[in-house]
Amino acid sequence: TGNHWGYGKEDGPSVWHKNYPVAQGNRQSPIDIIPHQASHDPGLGPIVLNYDQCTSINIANNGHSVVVEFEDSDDRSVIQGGPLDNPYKLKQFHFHWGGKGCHGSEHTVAGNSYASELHLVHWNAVKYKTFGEAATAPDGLAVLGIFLETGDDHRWLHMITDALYMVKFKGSVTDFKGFNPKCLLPSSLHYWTYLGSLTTPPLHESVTWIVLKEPIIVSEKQLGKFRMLLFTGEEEDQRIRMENNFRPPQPLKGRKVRSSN
Ligand SMILES: COc1ccc(C[C@@]2(O)NC(=S)NC2=O)c(OC)c1
Ligand SMILES: [Zn+2]
Repeated sequence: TGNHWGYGKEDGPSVWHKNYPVAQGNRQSPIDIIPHQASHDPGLGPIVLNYDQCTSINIANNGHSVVVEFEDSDDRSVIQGGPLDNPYKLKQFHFHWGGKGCHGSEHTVAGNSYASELHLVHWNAVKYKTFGEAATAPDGLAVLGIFLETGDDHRWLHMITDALYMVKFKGSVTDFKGFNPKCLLPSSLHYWTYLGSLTTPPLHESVTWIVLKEPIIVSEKQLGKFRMLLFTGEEEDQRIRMENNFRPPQPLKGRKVRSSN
């Protein structure tokens, strides 16, 4: 019905263009990042994250992913530097992941997928009045992408996976206060950056992507808890496991990927 979309055979990424023609645009995401083709730009400074005062509000299942929302009414948690001309405010973070033991990241590196990818979404509150307005502007959003690789347990991810049972069904939301996402960062902030888009409809071409080179390590057990989430609501007959909620890489269309040192 209408603009319904998903990740299945009938409503997945290969048919999104029917309702969202920008899906075939010139700055779509994700992409396959080819490290040795990325241009090293000495003018590209480090990214600076100030997450110390950040205030998470809730965690929700929106039927496509699990999302942690932040209070963005003040300048408490911002990303700046690197390719960004302004500070961008943290709005939410969410994940994309695969099925059991297989790929699940959106960006790939030289054709290789990771098990999952975390997106920390920030918006340019200097130039735009609301997140919604920023989400449609070419310099409106900055998304920090972090790869998740399977290995040992992540010492802090349990704070999120322990809450997932509360948001099993599409449309469920629960309080989630005091979580600081800096505990999900890898040790190095070296990154690739390029101009792209949202990776789900409406696929707005409004994202300056900053993809960290170093993945974080999480266990298969922790990732498995994401797969107990459902795409479907409590009132629906069908119970469809939330997994493989990732868009495959899109054509580069001549874009340059730059690399921090
Ligand atoms: C209208 O504004 C939107 C809509 C969807 C998303 C989510 C997403 O499509 N974008 C990325 S990035 N990953 C995704 O799944 C969004 O996030 C910035 C902003
Ligand atoms: Zn995303």
